Amino acid sequence: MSFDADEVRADFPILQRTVADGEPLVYLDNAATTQTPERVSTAEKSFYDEYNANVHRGIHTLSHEASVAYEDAHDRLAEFVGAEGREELIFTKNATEAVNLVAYGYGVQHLDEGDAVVTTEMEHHASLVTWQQIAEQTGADVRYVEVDDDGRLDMDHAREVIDDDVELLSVVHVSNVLGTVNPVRELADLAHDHDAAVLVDGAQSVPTRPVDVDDLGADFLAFSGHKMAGPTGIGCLYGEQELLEEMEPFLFGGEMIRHVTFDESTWNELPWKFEAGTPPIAEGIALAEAADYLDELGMDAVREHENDLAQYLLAELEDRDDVETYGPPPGVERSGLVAFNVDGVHGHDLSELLDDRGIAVRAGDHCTQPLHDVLDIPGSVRASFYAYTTREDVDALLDAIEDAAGKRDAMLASERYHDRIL
Ligand SMILES: Cc1ncc(COP(=O)(O)O)c(CN[C@@H]2CONC2=O)c1O
Repeated sequence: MSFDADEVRADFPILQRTVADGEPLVYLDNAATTQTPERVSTAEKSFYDEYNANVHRGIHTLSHEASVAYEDAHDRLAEFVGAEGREELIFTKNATEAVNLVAYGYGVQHLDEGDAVVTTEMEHHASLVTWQQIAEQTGADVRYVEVDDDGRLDMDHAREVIDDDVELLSVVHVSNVLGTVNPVRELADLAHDHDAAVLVDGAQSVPTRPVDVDDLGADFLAFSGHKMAGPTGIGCLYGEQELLEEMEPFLFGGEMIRHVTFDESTWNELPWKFEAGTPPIAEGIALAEAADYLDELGMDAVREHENDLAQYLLAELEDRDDVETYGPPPGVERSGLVAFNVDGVHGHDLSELLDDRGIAVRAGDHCTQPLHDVLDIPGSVRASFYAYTTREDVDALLDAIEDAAGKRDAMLASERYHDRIL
């Protein structure tokens, strides 16, 4: 199965936009947020136009229709990641909240002085900062699997730090800076050999490749709707049902209760136990539509398209002696992103120059400051792709980089840039 990116573009009205005084938009910031196809925004609008109502409590037609659609959306996203069903699929605000739900619903109960969480040097702050805080609260240690010079995890070091003290492994499946696809199953087997639970950060993998929680060996999987052609304001936590049954909620209120007295309360069944208050109804329905859309493209085809574009850009940038790229070397599969720096051009200045030409990339630390310390750089520029990105988009980026490099001397001379050079 494959698709033509030019045909896919027709599904995304925003890609017809011009920016920066009439420049055609070249959107290369997909690792931050992907665009949404018209059928996803239509699904959300249809909810509001046709059956907007609160779920689970109203005894009337609109509430019934909204409840059925919202509950079915849980089944659809469960199916998308190979979970058993809605009991294992909780809607959250985003991947960050999903990680925090595991931290406060599972981590706090299982971590104590002398225990350890193992994570990695390439984690996003959503995981890294969270486990740092949980460790402070519980007295547990956090151990970081090292990243080697090729932007890949040092598996010898992983085997060293994953031992019987470890209660939980929290690992990013795909790095949002390096593009590295981590050997999650191998790491999960190591963790399970020591009776540790496994949380996989799937924010960059669920949108870009086939993900099956059983194949990964994941006990928990966190991902976000806005990174998989879905709306903002919704994410998902997959959890193995037995673990979710044992866990305590960390948000309390309506929807998540069964019975409440002045003295005590009991909890609703899964997944509603973890969905306190009025949930993201429209977003959940729209996210199910996004899952349908991506499955029609084919996640293997998305994965192949992403890697092809990344390898093309990587090869072109590797030919330049004034550009440093990060992550696995050419030929090693990566997700559809390349982080890089152009000698003598500060990342923010390069982003501005690219934006002047209609090209949207991201510059900075990408919420991975410790990883940038490991790389010994203050920041990087990241170009990231999706199913609608074309070779022509990458060529536009390459031309703009050539242009920026040509302006380097002028920029170095000008006051505006002088104090911002990398
Ligand atoms: C690997 C990874 N984990 C977790 C998150 C958090 O996702 P939410 O923000 O949806 O909770 C992100 C977001 N990626 C950031 C967001 O912007 N640019 C990035 O690379 C991510 O890339």
